[in-house]
Amino acid sequence: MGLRQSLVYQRRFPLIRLLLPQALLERPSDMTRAENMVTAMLLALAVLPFYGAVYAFLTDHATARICYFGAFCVAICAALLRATANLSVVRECFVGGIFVLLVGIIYRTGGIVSPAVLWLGVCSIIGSAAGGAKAGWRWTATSLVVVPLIYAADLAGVFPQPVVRDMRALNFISIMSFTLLVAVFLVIYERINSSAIRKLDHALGLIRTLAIHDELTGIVNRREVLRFAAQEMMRSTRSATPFCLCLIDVDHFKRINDMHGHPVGDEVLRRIAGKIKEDIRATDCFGRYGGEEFLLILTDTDLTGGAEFVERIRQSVSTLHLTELGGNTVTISVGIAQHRQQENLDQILSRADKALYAAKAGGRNQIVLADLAAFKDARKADTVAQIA
Ligand SMILES: Nc1nc2c(ncn2[C@@H]2O[C@H](COP(=O)(O)OP(=O)(O)OP(=O)(O)O)[C@@H](O)[C@H]2O)c(=O)[nH]1
Repeated sequence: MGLRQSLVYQRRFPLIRLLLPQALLERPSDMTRAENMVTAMLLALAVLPFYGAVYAFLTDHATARICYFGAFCVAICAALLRATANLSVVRECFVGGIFVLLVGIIYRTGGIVSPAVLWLGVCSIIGSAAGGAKAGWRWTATSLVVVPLIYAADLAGVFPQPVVRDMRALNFISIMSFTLLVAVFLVIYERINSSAIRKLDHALGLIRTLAIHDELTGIVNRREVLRFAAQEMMRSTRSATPFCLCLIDVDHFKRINDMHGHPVGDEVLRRIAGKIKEDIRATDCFGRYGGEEFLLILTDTDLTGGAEFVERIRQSVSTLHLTELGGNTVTISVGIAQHRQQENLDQILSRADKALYAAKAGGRNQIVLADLAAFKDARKADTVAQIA
């Protein structure tokens, strides 16, 4: 799965998806907040007509009409979000609208004793779920200012006598529905957020993979192979075990590009990288150093072992059957250096580079050791030359 694809909305709630504007699906943080807000809107669209019916049943028709009108306003907010994708403005309209509606209901249902006072808490919940801690605290502070004002107004006798027929029934329904609604919202909220965290984890994994791999060949890139080399240098110094650094260059690669075109050149690089990758040990590191040059780090290997191993690689690359080149073969030249104590990365790279240069100068399709004295196998002398 591609990185972009992994961030794309794949939710199971089709109604939420229907209301989410495309522009808010681009960033996971926006998407999660928008999903939370749409969830709150859908719950409000279910609860407000229900309350309208309850108030109508309890003979308070004016409050019932306020609830129906509130549901209509929520629908408008949902349409506005879909049309404008402006999350913060629509959120403030939506939460503000709910707040005003609740104050209206509180006015009509007895002031501070009204069950609607408790419902002011949902504004803080929606505010923080759809706008973060700041929005949540803003609506909490608003409630903390408004509730004492309602209390004071109640003491001053500002509120009219409620017309609800049965306050006890209203309280019962209100507490039950409040508990249920908050529970449903929190369950959906949890699912939305854990799904967003999973998506972010996945995206982070992909980003890490992309950051250390070469796109063309799929092997690790220059940065990663150099990081591995630096780490191996420290390990080797500490444990006094040898390691070899090999610079590998495809011979006459420019000719391949010129004769067969760049896409064929790319494919040849992929095939060579694939072949070498197949042959090395899991503890070694093989990466693209740049262009048609590769860097191979052979851990726990001295120059003798490294030369034998790389010679096998040279031979196996030269026997690669490349249909793209009309059956012609490609060869590689390799410069190998064994790490010396106290040597830094630039120094060992420079010695391997000189060895590679000597391999090219010596006619290509061969390996050259940066320090032949350590190479004891005279049988490889035909493919190995010494440089300083
Ligand atoms: N197709 C393809 N070509 C590349 C890529 N990176 C570098 N090259 C080509 O590799 C060629 C390297 O050419 P040179 O540096 O002259 O080396 P060479 O032709 O291999 O000659 P020697 O190394 O001396 O054997 C250039 O033509 C680059 O354009 C790549 O990712 N894809």
